[in-house]
Amino acid sequence: METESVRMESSVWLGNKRQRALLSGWRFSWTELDKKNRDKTTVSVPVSEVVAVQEGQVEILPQKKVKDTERDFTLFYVKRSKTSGGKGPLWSLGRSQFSCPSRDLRDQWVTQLRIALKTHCPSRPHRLLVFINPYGGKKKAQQIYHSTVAPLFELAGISSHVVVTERANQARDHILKKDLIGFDGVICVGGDGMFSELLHGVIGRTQQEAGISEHDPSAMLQPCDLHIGIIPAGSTDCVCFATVGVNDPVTSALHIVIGDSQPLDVCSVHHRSTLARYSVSLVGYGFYGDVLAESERHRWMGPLRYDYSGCLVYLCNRSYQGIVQYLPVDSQITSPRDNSRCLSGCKVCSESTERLFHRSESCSSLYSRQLGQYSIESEGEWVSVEGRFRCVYLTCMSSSCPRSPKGLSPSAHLADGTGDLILVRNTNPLGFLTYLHRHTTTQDQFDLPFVEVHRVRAARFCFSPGEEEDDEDHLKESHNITAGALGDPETAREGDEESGRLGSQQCLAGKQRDQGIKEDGRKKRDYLCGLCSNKQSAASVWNCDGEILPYNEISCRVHGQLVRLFARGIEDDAGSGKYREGNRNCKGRCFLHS
Ligand SMILES: CCCCCCCCCCCCC/C=C/[C@@H](O)[C@H](COP(=O)(O)O)NC(=O)CCCCCCCCCCCCCCC
Ligand SMILES: Nc1ncnc2c1ncn2[C@@H]1O[C@H](COP(=O)(O)OP(=O)(O)O)[C@@H](O)[C@H]1O
Ligand SMILES: [Ca+2]
Repeated sequence: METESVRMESSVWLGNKRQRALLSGWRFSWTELDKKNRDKTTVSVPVSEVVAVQEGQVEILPQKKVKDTERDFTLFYVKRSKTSGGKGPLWSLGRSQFSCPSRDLRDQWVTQLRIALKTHCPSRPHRLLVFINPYGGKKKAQQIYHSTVAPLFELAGISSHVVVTERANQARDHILKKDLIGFDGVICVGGDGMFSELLHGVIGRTQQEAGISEHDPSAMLQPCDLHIGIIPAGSTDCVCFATVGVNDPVTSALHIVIGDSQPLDVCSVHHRSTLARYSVSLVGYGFYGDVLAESERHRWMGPLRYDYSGCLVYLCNRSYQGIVQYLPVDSQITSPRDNSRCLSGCKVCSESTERLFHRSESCSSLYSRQLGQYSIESEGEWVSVEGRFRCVYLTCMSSSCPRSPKGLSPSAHLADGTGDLILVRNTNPLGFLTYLHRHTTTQDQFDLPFVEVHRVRAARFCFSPGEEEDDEDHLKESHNITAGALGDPETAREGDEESGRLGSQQCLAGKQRDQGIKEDGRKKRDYLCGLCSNKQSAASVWNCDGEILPYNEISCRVHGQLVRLFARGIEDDAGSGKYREGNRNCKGRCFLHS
């Protein structure tokens, strides 16, 4: 977006090298000059990626140090370094100290750069509400925030109100109930569970204010204005990884500082006519539900609990009988098997913005018409599949994470208003292992005879209730679930200490927790006996972004671009050196392309 903007040029020094510095339009660049005044190398930084400009020689890490030399100024900006394996680049804080010929010129540079920042980056956050889960992942969230994130926020002039959580669902309740005036975003330092709390808080609050009932499965939900930021400090960090490309606290903090904005599809999950939960990454039954239920018993293992439980559950070799119905999107137009990748500035997603929010003006393309939103009432379009499945799951995005760098559905889009439905039919153990293993390699995990994948707008699931586990109370007991974790929004919202995934377990310190683990021993044996028995009729549970939902029947619907994150999607290698304007600059819902 080119505006009439400041232009300034002068000669400056960077160490003992003479440079020509140029601020023009939305870029600041400096070019090293040789003795004959010929250009050598140029470094160019878009103003949108400048973090701060300060007088003097300034360092912020490991501690802030300012040497107020009167002809110097320090520029802080986003610097990228490459990663391998299709991940996004790592961002770090670049720092260059410039020396000007005079104090006057230094002051002019600082003033002009700050004006350029104000002009080009009007949507950067100024005040943030930060929730830290001290128990997530490897329990390093507080340390990560204070040592690496807070100094960056301070440098960028962002003031933050920090809440270290003392119980599960505190962050969600805070967002639902407290005064949020003046905050430009909410941030979680933790894992996918903490993100989910913020997601529920932000969506719930927005619907409350708009007078929309979240329980109505056909309600057109109000998109949320308050941005969500994630500083990864959890076990899976899937939402961060899939929207930023890496799980690195500094990279994420810089995306927040520069006010990046990435819209995200959200799936609402209803049980009968009650909202059970929202999900962005995984609504899965069978294998992933069992892994989650099992892993809750091994929380003390930290992130490794998933691998351990994955092996146990794999060995149990279970499958489940059920009916899956879905509302497909025309596979000629967009397909989970088209080998595309949703990258920063994704065209499919930006076209979807038009379709989702400006329908009346431009729903002319075939793509737009086919994806035309919210016509789920057309019963005739539903496709029904019945069978015995190892697992079934729906994901609104690729769900890539460090465990699976290409994710559950590598070609899924972050913000196209659709989700990918994966059906893995019962197969022999080796076949299922091949399928799982392909999540970690470049081989196509959908190219197996027992796997189906469909791009959908909505899905309904009905699994046979277990012989012994057909009532919810028994399920709750056998999976050791607390009321709030069941996703009953009423119970969950009111449930304080008792509610949530870690519930009382995580809040117990040392001894108490060990005691709890021993008491769990008996239940665990019972659970595994049940899990591994040949009784193929017992039920699994739903894994909804890491939260257990013990229902046999659910219905899911994708809400295109319902929330916005401080992120920009995954930058590809070519894009790493290429800069684009932070798309928050564009008011309303739109993308800018590089
Ligand atoms: C043989 C290797 C198989 C590797 C299979 C990797 C599949 C990874 C898919 C990851 C999907 C992630 C979706 C996100 C879910 C999160 O919301 C959610 C909550 O995260 P949080 O605790 O950070 O808050 N995380 C989860 O539910 C964790 C799911 C992870 C499943 C890992 C399964 C590992 C399976 C290992 C099987 C090994 C079989 C070996 C047999 C000899
Ligand atoms: N202070 C707390 N005590 C107990 N549980 C908490 C607390 N704060 C947050 N939680 C809950 O802990 C769960 C897991 O947190 P998360 O940060 O996602 O870590 P992980 O990735 O290791 O699962 C979340 O569902 C959240 O609701
Ligand atoms: Ca999507």
